[in-house]
Amino acid sequence: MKTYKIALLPGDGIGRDVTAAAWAVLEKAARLNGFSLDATSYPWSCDYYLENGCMMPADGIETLRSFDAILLGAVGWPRKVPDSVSLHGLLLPIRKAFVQYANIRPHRLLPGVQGPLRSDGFDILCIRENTEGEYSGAGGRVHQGTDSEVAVETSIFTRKGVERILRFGFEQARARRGKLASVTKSNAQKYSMVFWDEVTQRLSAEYPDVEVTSYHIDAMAARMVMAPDSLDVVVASNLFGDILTDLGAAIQGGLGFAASANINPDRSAPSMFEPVHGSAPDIADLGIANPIAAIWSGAMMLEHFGETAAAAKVMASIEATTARGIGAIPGKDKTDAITASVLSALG
Ligand SMILES: NC(=O)c1ccc[n+]([C@@H]2O[C@H](COP(=O)([O-])OP(=O)(O)OC[C@H]3O[C@@H](n4cnc5c(N)ncnc54)[C@H](O)[C@@H]3O)[C@@H](O)[C@H]2O)c1
Ligand SMILES: O=C(O)[C@H](O)[C@@H](O)C(=O)O
Ligand SMILES: [K+]
Ligand SMILES: [Mn+2]
Repeated sequence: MKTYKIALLPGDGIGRDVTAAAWAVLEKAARLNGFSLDATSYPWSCDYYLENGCMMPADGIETLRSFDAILLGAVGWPRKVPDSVSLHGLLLPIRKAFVQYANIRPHRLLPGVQGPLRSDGFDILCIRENTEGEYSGAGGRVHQGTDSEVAVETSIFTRKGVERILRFGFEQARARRGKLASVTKSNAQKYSMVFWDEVTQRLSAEYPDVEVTSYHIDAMAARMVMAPDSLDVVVASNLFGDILTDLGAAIQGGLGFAASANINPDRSAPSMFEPVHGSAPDIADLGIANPIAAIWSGAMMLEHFGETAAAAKVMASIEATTARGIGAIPGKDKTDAITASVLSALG
């Protein structure tokens, strides 16, 4: 029987609940579809940091490299560990080391879910650059704590990095409804974003079947609210994509519905699957986190493995659940009740 080796990183807060929920669903889907999933769980988190002084061991990346995929919950516990430490100590090194340059985040309304907008006919695929840009970590501070303090943080856009994410966006658009929206702020940022726009223009010649439009990030934010049905694939830099995908989550009914896949398209290292949301300290331990985003992310993992029947069955079970009103209204149902419904819909 085909077995996939998965590294589980539940992380902090509700990351633990939603990863457990996703794992229960994925294991059952695998069993019903004739393959198996073999999990190894790692406790890397803010608790781990408080005990060990690091978010993961020095050989953490090498440990993860041997897996077929990583399933992550969420990382961060700002009351005890600065968010900049937890993010740069675990999540960002994984995305960068494993060249997971395409962060895929789908935004559409599940059946029975009432979003905040009048329009419910949208189906947007956000593609977020995931290894460089505003998240490059290049910068520093001098004269700290004095009146002369200076803080510099430099975005880094490489030709290789910009080309490959745009090509990925064009390919996704080609496989969907043929429309690509490229998001920049090239009126204000006259080097990196003008460069991004130029690469977009140049590549568009290779994809004559794709209709590409460049938008400024501020206009795109408004468009996602006012005319989300006008969008198909949206491609953006690391920070812009981060912000737009919480907006995407909002229009699809909340962060509990927004799934994501950190993909290494060349498959030279494992890809990582996680919900868009964080550890949600405000609701941690209440048992009310919506596990649907994490379960959907797990379906994206099965899809990545080529287990399309199992992936489709997991999505159908999520949809059957929300269509019955379970998990459809944020905060109404417990995590366990939503998970139980998805499990029973699997058959
Ligand atoms: N990829 C990640 O692991 C990731 C993503 C975002 C934030 N974070 C970290 O998580 C911590 C909290 O960040 P934040 O509060 O800005 O964002 P958050 O996504 O954790 O929470 C934002 C809001 O959405 C709600 N929410 C989130 N997920 C939900 C779910 N599944 N069901 C129901 N409600 C849900 C929360 O209760 C909160 O009100 C920080 O440490 C941050 O750095 C990590
Ligand atoms: O990438 C980030 O900024 C955080 O991990 C989180 O906000 C996310 O969207 O993944
Ligand atoms: K997450
Ligand atoms: Mn985010």
